[in-house]
Amino acid sequence: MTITQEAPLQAPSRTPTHNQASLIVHGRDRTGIVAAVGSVLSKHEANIVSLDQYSDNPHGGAFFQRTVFGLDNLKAALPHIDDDLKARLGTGFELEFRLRDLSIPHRVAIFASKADHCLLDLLWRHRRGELPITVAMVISNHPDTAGEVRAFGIPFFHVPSAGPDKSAAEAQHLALLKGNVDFIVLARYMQILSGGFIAEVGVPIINIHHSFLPAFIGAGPYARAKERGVKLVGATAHYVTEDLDEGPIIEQDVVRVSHAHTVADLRRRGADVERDVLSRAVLWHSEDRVIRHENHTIVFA
Ligand SMILES: Nc1nc2c(c(=O)[nH]1)N[C@@H](CN(C=O)c1ccc(C(=O)N[C@@H](CCC(=O)O)C(=O)O)cc1)CN2
Repeated sequence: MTITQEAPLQAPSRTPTHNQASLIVHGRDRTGIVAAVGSVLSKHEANIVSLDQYSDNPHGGAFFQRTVFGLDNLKAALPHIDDDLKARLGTGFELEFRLRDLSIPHRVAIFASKADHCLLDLLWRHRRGELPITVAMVISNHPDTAGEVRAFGIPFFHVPSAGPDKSAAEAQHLALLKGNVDFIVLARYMQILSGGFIAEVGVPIINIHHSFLPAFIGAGPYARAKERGVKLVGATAHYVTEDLDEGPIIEQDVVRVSHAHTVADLRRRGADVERDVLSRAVLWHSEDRVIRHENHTIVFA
């Protein structure tokens, strides 16, 4: 009997984004913004691939816009487009903007503790080409996942972080992270980050909280959900702020549960939701689809 080695399934390739850039514009709404952005892109003969926008008050509130455009000589043109946007939007408008070459993946550090389901799900999706990121490293306060992470060819750093004083651990984190990553993902990392660390690291931090916030903030949400007799459990991906689990929500989802489910059942059913919610949040952030505004987000998914 001959055993043939099936060719590995080709990872689903994401829509090619070579020679494409995203432009995020947000600020005070007024007439003329769309025309101003369009005139700059038109000057550079950029082809608008997609455009999403939202105003939170048609009579002059906040304005949010995401444009994806293509250009053959994108890398050479981007600095000139940036200069022209600064000139065009810099007078008469109260706006911020950011340009990003979509062919350049974000560099990401993933933090984890003992639970491995969200961490491994991200690494597996990354290996399949589903997430346009480069996983620069994994940092964990436990050694448990070292072997699995290294099997993906990704550096793993065990940085213990027990007790109330996290300063030594955070100093090690900063030494690894500063200038080396574009954003951080807490994949069920069970340590509270200090405000000083969040400010010092200076990049967005995405956390997956294992409840449908604002319910069950903090530790042990599944046990508290069982105690409360909930009929849904869920997960919330949010940006991390100093206030525990209070940061701007990026994505959420839920799954039905019943009185017959144990806490272990809730954890198992919730874990699937955590994985899906976190991966969508990481994808949307890595494609520059999320705009933070006050304690909310606008997501052009
Ligand atoms: N500054 C912030 N840090 C963290 C946030 C956040 O929103 N702001 N999210 C948490 C994740 N998390 C729930 O999703 C969470 C993690 C840890 C705890 C907690 O009570 N941790 C204890 C130690 C627990 C342990 O060692 O097992 C502690 O740090 O003292 C609550 C909620 C990640 N960090």
